[in-house]
Amino acid sequence: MSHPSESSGASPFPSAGAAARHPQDGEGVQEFDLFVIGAGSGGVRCARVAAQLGARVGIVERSHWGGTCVNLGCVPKKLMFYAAETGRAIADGPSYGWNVPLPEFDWPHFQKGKDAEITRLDGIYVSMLQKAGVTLFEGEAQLQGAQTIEIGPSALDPTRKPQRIRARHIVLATGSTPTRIDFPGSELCITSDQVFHLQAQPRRLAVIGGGYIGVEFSGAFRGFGSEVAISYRSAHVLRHFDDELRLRLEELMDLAGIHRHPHTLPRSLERMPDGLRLTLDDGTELAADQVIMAVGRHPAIAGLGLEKAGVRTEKGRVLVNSAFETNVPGIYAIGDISDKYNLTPTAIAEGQLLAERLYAPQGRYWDFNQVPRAVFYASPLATVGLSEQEAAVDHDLLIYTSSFTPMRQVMPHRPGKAFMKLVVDEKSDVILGAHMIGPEAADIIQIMAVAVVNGLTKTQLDHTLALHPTTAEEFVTMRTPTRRVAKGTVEALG
Ligand SMILES: Cc1cc2nc3c(=O)[nH]c(=O)nc-3n(C[C@H](O)[C@H](O)[C@H](O)COP(=O)(O)OP(=O)(O)OC[C@H]3O[C@@H](n4cnc5c(N)ncnc54)[C@H](O)[C@@H]3O)c2cc1C
Ligand SMILES: NC(=O)c1ccc[n+]([C@@H]2O[C@H](COP(=O)([O-])OP(=O)(O)OC[C@H]3O[C@@H](n4cnc5c(N)ncnc54)[C@H](O)[C@@H]3O)[C@@H](O)[C@H]2O)c1
Repeated sequence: MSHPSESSGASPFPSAGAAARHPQDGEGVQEFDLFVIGAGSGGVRCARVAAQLGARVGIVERSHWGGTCVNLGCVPKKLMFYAAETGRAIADGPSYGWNVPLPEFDWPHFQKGKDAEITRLDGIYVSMLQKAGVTLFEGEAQLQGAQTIEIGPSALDPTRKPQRIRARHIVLATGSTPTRIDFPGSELCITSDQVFHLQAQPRRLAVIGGGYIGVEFSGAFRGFGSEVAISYRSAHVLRHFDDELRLRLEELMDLAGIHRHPHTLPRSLERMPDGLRLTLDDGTELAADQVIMAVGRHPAIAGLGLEKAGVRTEKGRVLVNSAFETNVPGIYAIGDISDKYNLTPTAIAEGQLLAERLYAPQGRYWDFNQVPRAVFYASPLATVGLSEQEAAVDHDLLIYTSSFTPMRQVMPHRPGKAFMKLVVDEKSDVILGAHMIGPEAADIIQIMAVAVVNGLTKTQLDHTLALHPTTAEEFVTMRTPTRRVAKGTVEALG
């Protein structure tokens, strides 16, 4: 994994550029061609590209340069995934001839290393923006009108004096924030934001929510040796993924000893002498040291002044058209704030497209209808294109599947099967979807996405020789359909 993708390798820490980042504190109005609010995945890309195309660009950030992905999302999460994976590799060691005892997981040590890596990445973002000629501000931005912003103090710069900015184009890229649901004691729950800063590893963890975050944290903490229980209101985890994959994932969670509580909602959370007690609405009581609430995220628009500029929202999201324009001319929105895909690559792509559209149209195109997605559970799950249940609405299908014990697990007798699946339109032979759960699933599906996004056929996959011995080769060696599925006959799990 490389991050950030446009890095040149230089990494001055944020503090090195502090003076340059709020050059005109408390002075008169400063003018820009384009001003970005929020230095996350989308905002940084938009600001950098616009500046490189010759625009006078400013950007403001209130808490973390690099935004959610780098500081409270993809990166620390993936580092946790690697930490847990390393533990599993050590546990497999004796079977491969490495006679090492399984050490205890040292959470504080891991946290220290992770934080150092994040500080390094934050520094890269700052220096990248500075090198592109973007003017950086630290503070909380609020719209005052269609072309005016005020920057006030924030966690990054608590003492800053208010500063006025005028810009021809304003880009809202403030991302999203964890949603909290209310029940007695719910204030005792933490969210993903706090997980990354816990002082101690929770030995007993309860998770509320069976989506991306709930599943990923369940896998990571179970890998660290914590007792993990997960409660979710639906029958199965991870709606929006192929049903067969979801069922396979649940089998793997059971094998890993994660306690699943489907069809449950939290009733109450109480502090007990020895930790917390989460009571579910089916009466189950879960003892925990921490309870993570992972019930979705919502656009970060509170205090942004949308009403002062007249920017229209719907269900808490900023409404945009396909050119990222809001209803107010000159104000745009990209990334999670418009609550469309809520992933880093899509926020980055939107930032790039917007900057190019404004300053040098390139005719660049990304297929936002076929966004590859992954859930970094211990055995990752990844997907591109249509699930079987989605594809079967309009197509007669041929389904190809392969289920096997990954070679690396055989000698250590580590249980759990990998599973791969192709959803193919019977009539045209076009691959409509590729799905996998198992080692390296995310990396493998990234490459399969090239086939699916470009409308390749199953026959074209068959023309590709295998690379042996790999897991990925299964995708080019599945010859006989597992089943035929007639249009309209698949009942989704829900
Ligand atoms: C735990 C977790 C794991 C994730 N894992 C993945 C993953 O593996 N892969 C993936 O693709 N996506 C993942 N995501 C989602 C991904 O992080 C987001 O989709 C992405 O960061 C959105 O980018 P953005 O630019 O819209 O906003 P953000 O990255 O959230 O950036 C917005 C920035 O705006 C700042 N801001 C907000 N309001 C103001 C204001 N008024 N003034 C100044 N600054 C402001 C914020 O401080 C923030 O830095 C994960 C998210 C979480 C929470
Ligand atoms: N690997 C990745 O790409 C990755 C990882 C983490 C997060 N993300 C992004 O962050 C977003 C947020 O993640 P998330 O896991 O919080 O959300 P999610 O939408 O994936 O899952 C939310 C879960 O909470 C449940 N829920 C929602 N409202 C509820 C309520 N009122 N009561 C009880 N349960 C409720 C849902 O049924 C679901 O199980 C994701 O949608 C994704 O876009 C991506």
